[in-house]
Amino acid sequence: MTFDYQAELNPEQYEAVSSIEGPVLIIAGAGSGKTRVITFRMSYMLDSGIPQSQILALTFTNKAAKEMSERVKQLTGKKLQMLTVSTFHAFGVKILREDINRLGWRENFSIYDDVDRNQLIKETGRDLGFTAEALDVYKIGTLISQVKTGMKHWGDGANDQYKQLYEEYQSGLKLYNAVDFDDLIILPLKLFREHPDVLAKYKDRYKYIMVDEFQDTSLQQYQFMHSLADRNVCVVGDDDQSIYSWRGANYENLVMFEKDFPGLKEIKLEQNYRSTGTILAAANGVIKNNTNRKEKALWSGNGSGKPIEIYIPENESTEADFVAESIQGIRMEEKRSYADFGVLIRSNTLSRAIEEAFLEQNIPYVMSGGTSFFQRKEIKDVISYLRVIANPDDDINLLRIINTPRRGIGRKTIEDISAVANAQHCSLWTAMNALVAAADTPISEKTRVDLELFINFVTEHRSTMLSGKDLSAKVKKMVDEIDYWSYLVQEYQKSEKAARYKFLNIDSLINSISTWEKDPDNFKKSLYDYLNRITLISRDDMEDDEDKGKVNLMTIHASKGLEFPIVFIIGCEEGIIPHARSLEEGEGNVEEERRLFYVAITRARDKLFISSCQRRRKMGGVMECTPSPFLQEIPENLVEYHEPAEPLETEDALDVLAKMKARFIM
Ligand SMILES: Nc1ncnc2c1ncn2[C@@H]1O[C@H](COP(=O)(O)OP(=O)(O)OP(=O)(O)O)[C@@H](O)[C@H]1O
Ligand SMILES: [Mg+2]
Repeated sequence: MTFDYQAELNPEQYEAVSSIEGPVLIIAGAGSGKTRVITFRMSYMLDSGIPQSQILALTFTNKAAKEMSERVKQLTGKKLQMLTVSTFHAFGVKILREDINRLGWRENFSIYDDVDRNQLIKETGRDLGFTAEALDVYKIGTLISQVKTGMKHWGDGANDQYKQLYEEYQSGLKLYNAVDFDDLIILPLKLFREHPDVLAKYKDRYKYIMVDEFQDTSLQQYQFMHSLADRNVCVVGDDDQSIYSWRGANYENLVMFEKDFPGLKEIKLEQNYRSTGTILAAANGVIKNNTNRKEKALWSGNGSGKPIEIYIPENESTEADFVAESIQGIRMEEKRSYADFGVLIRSNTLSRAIEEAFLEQNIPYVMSGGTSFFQRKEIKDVISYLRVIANPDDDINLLRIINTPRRGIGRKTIEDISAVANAQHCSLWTAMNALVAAADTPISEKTRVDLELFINFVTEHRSTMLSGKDLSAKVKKMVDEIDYWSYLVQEYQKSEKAARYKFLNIDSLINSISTWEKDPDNFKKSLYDYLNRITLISRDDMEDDEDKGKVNLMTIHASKGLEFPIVFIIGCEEGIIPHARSLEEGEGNVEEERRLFYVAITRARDKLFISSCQRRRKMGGVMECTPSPFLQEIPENLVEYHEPAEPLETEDALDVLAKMKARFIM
């Protein structure tokens, strides 16, 4: 043994860490050391001589996976190139790259993000003659995902008009050699079911499996894990933190686990090491209002700490100023780093005012879970080039770049290419090559030359980028070659500043590729590896080493599993949390919103601020707001009311204020 595990862990945690053989289930409250148990358990296994390659740990966000493997590295002091600590999705990609050919895709498949997926839905819908009104891509996207993951079925009426679209969408993906996010779990599962030899290979490889945040596994993820696992499987989770039921996560997985793994060892962790007694009591006060839960006795040995501060600001900019000023103040007073602060929001739209205040006051911050860097147009354009170079059959990305920047391939030509592709049931790339090569080609000589130039461009970059090193230099060369800068200048004639800003973004992209290449821990450096990585990163967060030393602004969903000494939960208004949609959908959904609020509270270690605006700008107008009913569930004795600069006006705010004052005085 390299160190004393028993000194670092309480007896229950130690029991979980040292029970390596046989199934283990840990359902315990926030901050009780579940994730710590998983990391120590990996270290313990390595110390006991289990090879890295036999261990698989799965979690939900890239950030969590990264933190976990860093932790194990610290504990063991070893290089961990063979240890698999991954998100479910990234692990799905790994399997598919190895074996997707068994399902009829080629291994250089593209992964479509939501933007690509919506584009494919739109195009498929148009081909099928849907009107613009019937083609609500968001709604259809959700439906497709629900059907794919088995949450909805055709034949139950309302949605059957989209059945054909769904089928065309599925065959479109295959035709373009692409998969969507749901496929990253569904296709590996299909592989396991239809190809026992493939399953046997992975079962043979991974002998010890762990899952963090088990409460948020979807049915498919559960089945995926279940098919891989024999007996040595350890899952940890907290039913009170289940926040993905809309995505099919299902806490009945806990019940299933108990049934599927008889003789399991169930371990309870009851001490919270993260938060002060006050914060924990507030969290408990809120969550106990949910009916459908396992009762827990969570206690904190950290002392009661500071009261929870509630603030009812005039509007979102007063709120943002308050957050920014408090951060500056506490940072100076308590000698904190910016990274000690977490600002949590229920939805992306709440970030704007905060970001503006941060920019104004020069507070460095990083936003995760929001509109990602990778969704920006200029970044998407460059990435689309890379995707086409990696997989020229990827029609969606090919269409995105074929005439951006303009190279004389107009609508008419694209229609001609599409006609051939449809007739021969092949990709646009194949069709394009056929058109250029055909003796009796229907396209003009000029078009033929333009297409040929494009084909040569892709082919040449394929030959250089798919092999060898220096991807960043090659990408830079490609960006120069397409003269993207001139394109930006033309597109943004009115604002050179905007054009420059976009070009700087491309620069940061190239820099980040270079950082990635230099990372000694990552020994896979092909274009495919890079594209895999960014597709997965852009889904939940975009973390890199430059983010250290910055305030963390993030959605509550993205904050799962993380902790910060000081936390602000902003926008705690009725309609935001609980979200308006959940109020329409009934009590079950309100309980899910309460769990979200519980997750938010339990991220804090030392100090928690909660704010609820009196008014908020929304859809062009100004709306009067009511504080979230969850605020009333926080026990009175834990709260301190923060005096606003402006007098309160709206009735509800006054009402709350009166109550808070009453509490404060008593
Ligand atoms: N035995 C212990 N001794 C000292 N610190 C501990 C111990 N157990 C846990 N901690 C600390 O408590 C904090 C919370 O632990 P951890 O993040 O593992 O909890 P968790 O149960 O995974 O929380 P969540 O439910 O939010 O995911 C961490 O800072 C961790 O290092
Ligand atoms: Mg955790």
